[in-house]
Amino acid sequence: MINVRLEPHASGRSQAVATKRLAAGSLIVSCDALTTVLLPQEKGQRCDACHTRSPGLRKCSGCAAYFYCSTQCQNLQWQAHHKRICKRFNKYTSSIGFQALAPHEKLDALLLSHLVAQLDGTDPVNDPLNSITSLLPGPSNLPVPPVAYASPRISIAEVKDWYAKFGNNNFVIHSHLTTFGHGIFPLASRLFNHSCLPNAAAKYILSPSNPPKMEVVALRDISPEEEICLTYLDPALLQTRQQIFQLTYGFECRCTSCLFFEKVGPIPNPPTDRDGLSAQLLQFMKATPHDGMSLGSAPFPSDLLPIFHESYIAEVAETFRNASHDGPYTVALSSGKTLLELYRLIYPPNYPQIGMHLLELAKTSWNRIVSENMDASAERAVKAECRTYLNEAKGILQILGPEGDEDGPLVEIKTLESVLEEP
Ligand SMILES: C[S@@+](CC[C@H](N)C(=O)[O-])C[C@H]1O[C@@H](n2cnc3c(N)ncnc32)[C@H](O)[C@@H]1O
Repeated sequence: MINVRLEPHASGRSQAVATKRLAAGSLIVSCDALTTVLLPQEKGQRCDACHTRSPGLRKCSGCAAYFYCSTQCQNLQWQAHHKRICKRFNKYTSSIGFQALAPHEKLDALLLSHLVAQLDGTDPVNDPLNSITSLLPGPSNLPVPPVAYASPRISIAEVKDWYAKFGNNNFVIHSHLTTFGHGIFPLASRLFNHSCLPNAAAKYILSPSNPPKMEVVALRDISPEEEICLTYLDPALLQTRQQIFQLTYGFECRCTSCLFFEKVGPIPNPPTDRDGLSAQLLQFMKATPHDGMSLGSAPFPSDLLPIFHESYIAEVAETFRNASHDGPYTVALSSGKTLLELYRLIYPPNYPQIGMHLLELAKTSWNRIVSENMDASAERAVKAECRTYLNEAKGILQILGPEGDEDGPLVEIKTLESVLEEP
């Protein structure tokens, strides 16, 4: 690890600090998966070993429940854990104990089954910075779910200890920010604390015949000795996030965003005049542009505080989602602009969610051009707006770079750029 060093942390054991200046977009560290699991809806769509999407996956002939894109992937997973699970798998998943679990518990139970089968006969602490045993346990003491595999070499206490790490350390694995699986990446867990204003983000690298990898990338320039943080959940969960940190991770977030919300107190309910509130937000951001980092550095108008109500953010996002594909485009673009300013206020600069939303705004502008009858000057204006969104989206999304599946936002940006150039 040439880019980070562990230092003691006041309340969270340790923290990763940069050993040198890291420019925005640079790779901080690359982390191997200890084990992963696909979401149920991705089964049969993605290879169970490398997680690439492939149309011609072959079923495991033993259990018919695992799918592979190549013999190499099948061998990889067979050696890792499947040889110990295959024969018992269907009996296990149809057992009352497994069936009684909630969907997220089933996923944990499968991940734990992979882990137990994988670690049987190995030294779970072979690398002190990259092992399940080195991770901090979460605050909750949940009963261990049934697992597909047991071994006389692994004690119940060990399995309990590994499971206690799950809530605190598991990552969602995504492609272009859409989750398709869960995984344990011990090195990333060991290194990175949470901030609601993270200076780094995790992305996933998929390649046929290789287990997925996590890459942690700098979202902005990071100074030497600065702590490097990821975000453990969507920071837009403004009213609930502190509770989730306490219950799931056992800490209180003291980032500048959380301190700002602690200072302002309970967020007032949004008024019935949502359009008026939105207009006020756009006016405020035009006059005094803010981002998540600058929130709290100057007084914030109290009559604007309802914009931070989760119900208002959800409502604006839904209005945009419902209208962005098929219209009405004026509704889509006005709710989309409000959502953009909300994201700018909540997230740190270059946060991928902002880039993805800017791309959605550019696509919505394009949909408007092709489906509405407008005169040449109106079309020029909408095209200019579309280009502005697209350029900003590109600037942000290039920092994270490509992740997951081969298609994706950077490819979509290229396509939209070329159609915009057509006369
Ligand atoms: C995935 S681990 C992060 C690495 C951890 N600091 C370590 O030493 O292994 C998650 C745990 O780190 C601590 N932590 C993470 N972010 C924190 C924060 N912002 N403030 C205090 N503790 C934090 C909490 O104990 C949390 O349960």
